[in-house]
Amino acid sequence: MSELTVPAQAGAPAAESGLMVQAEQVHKSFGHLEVLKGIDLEVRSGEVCCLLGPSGSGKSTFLRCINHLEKINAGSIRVDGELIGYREHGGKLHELRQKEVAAQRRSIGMVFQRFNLFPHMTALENVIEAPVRVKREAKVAARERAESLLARVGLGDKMGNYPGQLSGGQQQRVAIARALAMQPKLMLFDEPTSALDPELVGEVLDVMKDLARDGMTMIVVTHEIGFAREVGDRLVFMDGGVVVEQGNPREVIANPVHDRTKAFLAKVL
Ligand SMILES: Nc1ncnc2c1ncn2[C@@H]1O[C@H](COP(=O)(O)OP(=O)(O)OP(=O)(O)O)[C@@H](O)[C@H]1O
Repeated sequence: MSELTVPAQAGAPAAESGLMVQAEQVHKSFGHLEVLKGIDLEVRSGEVCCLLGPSGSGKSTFLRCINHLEKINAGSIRVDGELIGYREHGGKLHELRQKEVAAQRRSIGMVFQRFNLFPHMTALENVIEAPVRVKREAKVAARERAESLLARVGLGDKMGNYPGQLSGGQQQRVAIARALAMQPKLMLFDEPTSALDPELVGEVLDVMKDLARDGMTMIVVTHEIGFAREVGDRLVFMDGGVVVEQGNPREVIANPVHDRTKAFLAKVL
């Protein structure tokens, strides 16, 4: 358990209210560059939240803060009720211990634009690696789950292939299976199809749709408006480090309220 003193303004424990992610006034700077300027965002369990916005608006940085890859400078983020670092503006930093960070990271799966697979391991070995190394799972059990996950993402016949012997779409599907092997309660996707040839995008989106149907909570940074419209429960439009507009994807896409959202959608639709 964390020994953090949780300030009252950090909000009620998310788990009690069915929230998987609860971000309040999140600020993040790199040197003098303030990238996140007070992000408020809530994602309920089982929801698919699509983050949309122009390049440089802070979408990836926000995802990386949720997964402890970046430390926030102010505000708070809770995942399933657990606090991920907290700092009042200019105040004392309440930091989690290394062990707590590691435990939280294990429950969050992340898929990157560039698949980040180990090139010297087969697809199967890539999926088995983390459960065995990080969770100290027995190899037999980890292998069994890896085989079933690779079958689930349509790669039952490619388990022995190395990443270099797979297409981009196949590599990304291995990366998704690898993240799922840790049995996460939250999946973060950072532009998972941006590095793919157009004809391979659909096969990765299909796997993500399947996960969504299964009730996985997902935050997806994407430029795939069709995916957001079809699969998303919530669309969050970010620009300049703030949430400009959010709501039901169908409604936001059909009737954006803010000029910045309108201008962005006019370019990508
Ligand atoms: N580690 C870092 N050090 C310094 N600046 C950074 C770092 N990471 C991101 N930035 C800057 O933060 C800003 C937001 O970047 P971020 O990648 O979060 O935006 P984004 O909305 O995801 O953009 P894109 O759609 O192009 O990926 C950019 O100006 C970027 O250059």
